[in-house]
Amino acid sequence: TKVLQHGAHRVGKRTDAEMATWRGYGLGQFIHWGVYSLFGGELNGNYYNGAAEWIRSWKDMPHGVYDSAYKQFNPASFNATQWAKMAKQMGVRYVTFTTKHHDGFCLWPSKYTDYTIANSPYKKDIVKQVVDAYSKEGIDVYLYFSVMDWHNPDWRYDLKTKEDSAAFERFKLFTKNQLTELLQQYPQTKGLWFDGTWDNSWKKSGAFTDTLEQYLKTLHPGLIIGSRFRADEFGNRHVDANGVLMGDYEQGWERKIPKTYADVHGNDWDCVMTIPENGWGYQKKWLGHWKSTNEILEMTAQCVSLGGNFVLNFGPRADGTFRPEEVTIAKEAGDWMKINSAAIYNCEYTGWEKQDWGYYTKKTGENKVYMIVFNVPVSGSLKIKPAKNTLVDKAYLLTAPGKNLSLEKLDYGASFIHVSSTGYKQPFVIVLETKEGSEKSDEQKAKT
Ligand SMILES: C[C@@H]1N[C@@H](C(=O)NCc2ccccc2)[C@H](O)[C@@H]1O
Repeated sequence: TKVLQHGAHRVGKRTDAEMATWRGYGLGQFIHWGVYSLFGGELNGNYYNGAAEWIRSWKDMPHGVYDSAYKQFNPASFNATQWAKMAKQMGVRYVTFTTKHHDGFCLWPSKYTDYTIANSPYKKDIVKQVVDAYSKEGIDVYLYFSVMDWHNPDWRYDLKTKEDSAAFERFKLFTKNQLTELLQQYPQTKGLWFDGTWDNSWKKSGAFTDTLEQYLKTLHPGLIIGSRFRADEFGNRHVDANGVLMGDYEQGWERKIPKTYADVHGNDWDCVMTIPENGWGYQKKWLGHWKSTNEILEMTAQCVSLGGNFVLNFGPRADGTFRPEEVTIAKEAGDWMKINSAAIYNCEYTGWEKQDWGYYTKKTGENKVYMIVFNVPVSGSLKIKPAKNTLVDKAYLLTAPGKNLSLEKLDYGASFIHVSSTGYKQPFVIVLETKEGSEKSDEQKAKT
């Protein structure tokens, strides 16, 4: 291993209480809202075929047209309490909200630029309304912040000349100032979700990112910051030159989910996901497939079963209303969570061998394993193979704890749980009560 000045300062997961709370969330909500929401991916009847919040970068979008659009941003009927209640009903435990996306428009009245909500017709502080309303509903708030800022003339993609470096020095101070005011204005914030940190200018600023992260954590003890923020002194991101994760959790799972536990390398992690195939800001036309509630529940179960959090994105319209599809998903997912959240909240990876019917989760320190069943085979026989030294005492539906399901012992410590093979409209949870011990072989039994 190399001696690094600005690599990871911790190996392995954080062990403090704030991070334990984060680890137990299971399900979160992402919200992308800003000037891009006015366009919804469309201009003059033509549709941008990229992610709608990137529309400023579309060759058919004159920068002047985009950069003056904030003068139309006036969500008069925006109601943060309604947003927070929808999220509460959905069963999310935390929200990640865009304070400033790549376009540089600030949804809080920043002192360090005029390109903010204060200078829009709406005037009021949106970040404050969101932080207060969600906190009031008991949902923890994390602030999304894009380092890359297309509006700030000092932003640079790379540092090639002396004047690039002079400009970027100003830009780094601007970034530090904005992050300071966000943490001071909205102290309820539990963490920062950084984005737009992939360019060379930031990769060449490893020492600065290290110093800034330590400064932010001094300003706000316990603050949670993912792996997208830092670079080490060699320009490595997410993991340093020694392959150790920088930041408190892995933030690379954007619109993708790890296949196996090996893929997460023993780190904490979140997966952030869109309902359409791609696109985070409001899109008038959802191109391609958009996910059903059952698909979203399966992604949630998959993430929790591998020790991560699943964060589903909503892209409200410029007026602050949500698409009917998003409202429906929040309602249906919430109805399922109301019944089954025991298998999601404060759950972790079990180490049991994955089976085709679905996903295992378990609560830390509890002698219970949850089976979240998505695919019942035509035989109706669900195979389980407990981890070594673990025996299953009994099995029952989470919704019918008094009625034990039949467990048929197979060889090699496996068993079948026989359920009906038809009639399922949504995933369901089976509880396995476990105890220490190992399967006695038949000859061992014969001896006793
Ligand atoms: C959370 C999303 N991240 C922004 C984005 O530009 N993603 C492109 C990207 C995808 C994967 C790695 C780095 C960058 C999108 O606009 C969303 O804000």
